[in-house]
Amino acid sequence: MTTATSRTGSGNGTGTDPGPAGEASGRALAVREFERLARARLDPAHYDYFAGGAGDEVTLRANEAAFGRLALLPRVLRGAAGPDLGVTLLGRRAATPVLVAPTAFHRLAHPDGERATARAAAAAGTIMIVSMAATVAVEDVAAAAPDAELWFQLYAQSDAAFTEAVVRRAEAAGCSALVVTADSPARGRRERELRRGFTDLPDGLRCENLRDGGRVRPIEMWPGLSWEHLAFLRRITALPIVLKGVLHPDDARRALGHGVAALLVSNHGGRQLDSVPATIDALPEIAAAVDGAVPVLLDGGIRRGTDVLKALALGADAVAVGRPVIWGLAADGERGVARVLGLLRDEVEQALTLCGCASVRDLDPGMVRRTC
Ligand SMILES: Cc1cc2nc3c(=O)[nH]c(=O)nc-3n(C[C@H](O)[C@H](O)[C@H](O)COP(=O)(O)O)c2cc1C
Ligand SMILES: O=C(O)C(=O)c1ccccc1
Repeated sequence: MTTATSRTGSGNGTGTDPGPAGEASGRALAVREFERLARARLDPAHYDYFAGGAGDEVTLRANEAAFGRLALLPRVLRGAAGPDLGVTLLGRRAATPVLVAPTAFHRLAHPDGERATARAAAAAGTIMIVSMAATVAVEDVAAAAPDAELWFQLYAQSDAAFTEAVVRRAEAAGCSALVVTADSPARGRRERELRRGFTDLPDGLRCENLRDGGRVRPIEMWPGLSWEHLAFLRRITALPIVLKGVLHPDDARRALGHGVAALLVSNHGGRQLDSVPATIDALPEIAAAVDGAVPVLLDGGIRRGTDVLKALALGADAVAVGRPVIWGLAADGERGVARVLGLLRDEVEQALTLCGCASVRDLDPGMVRRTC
């Protein structure tokens, strides 16, 4: 297995001395610059774990490339005052339409791990979806950021009693929604991980939400997961359920019949089945199928404020970012995540203003054109 992260900067991870990477992160003008800063600081095996996708990485590339094929058609002379970026999701107000997607192993990126991410999300007024594969226990994430709005991402396990115990922990920690990942009946085949021999966490790091008495269970990506288990989850918890990883409009319709509170259009950042469409290309059909019945969220390839506008215009109520948060965290801990979320917020505000929109509700599909 790989060793601890090699840090080329002098940042000490405690948040006092930014060091060279910290200074550079303060100067970074765009989310993509954080990927370079992160790469310079991370063990190459860990960088490849975070960055990589399944198979030939066709879908990984498509997620970003598809945004580049869409153009925004701004409206003029609408006299719109400074835009309101807020969104209401499942009864909760978020200050921006950019949420933190669930990603595993934040302590591989920075010693403060998910604690730092949660504090930055709280400071940005947005929602953090805590991964079931977090390296800080959900209770400790909540305690580190008491103001954070947390949702909990669940990989339902074949052991129903254990699954229920994990749900109870998320509830008790104050999470306000359960995000059930549906795109992972098996783990995607990620060749960068295989090439690097990245098979396990380094000593000292664990999936803290999988502790069960004295041991830590391995996480299962379980092919048996079915609509019946969704019904089971609805029976055992009053938390609203967000179904993550829906790409087919028939599944979106079926999910509505199962009482889901929201859908998250996702291809797992291109890490599961390669060759599935870019999420922004799958969105319009899903939005049409859902037809406003529940909020629709999207993740995958969001790197700019204009990407956020395109997704909102094509029917998403909010979006989430996965890797950008990891890059911010690896570059400069809590401050780096705050900077990434702040850059995206400012870009969304600027783009809304330039599109003549007073709020995210002013966006519609007529403001997006396919260019090729
Ligand atoms: C390193 C990494 C770990 C991830 N871990 C999880 C996870 O534990 N649970 C989950 O539902 N999705 C997980 N995802 C998928 C993300 O929630 C999200 O769908 C994806 O990262 C969005 O694409 P983006 O990275 O281009 O923003 C992970 C993604 C990455 C890159
Ligand atoms: O790496 C991932 O994409 C992921 O979802 C995951 C799931 C379980 C454990 C670790 C990572």
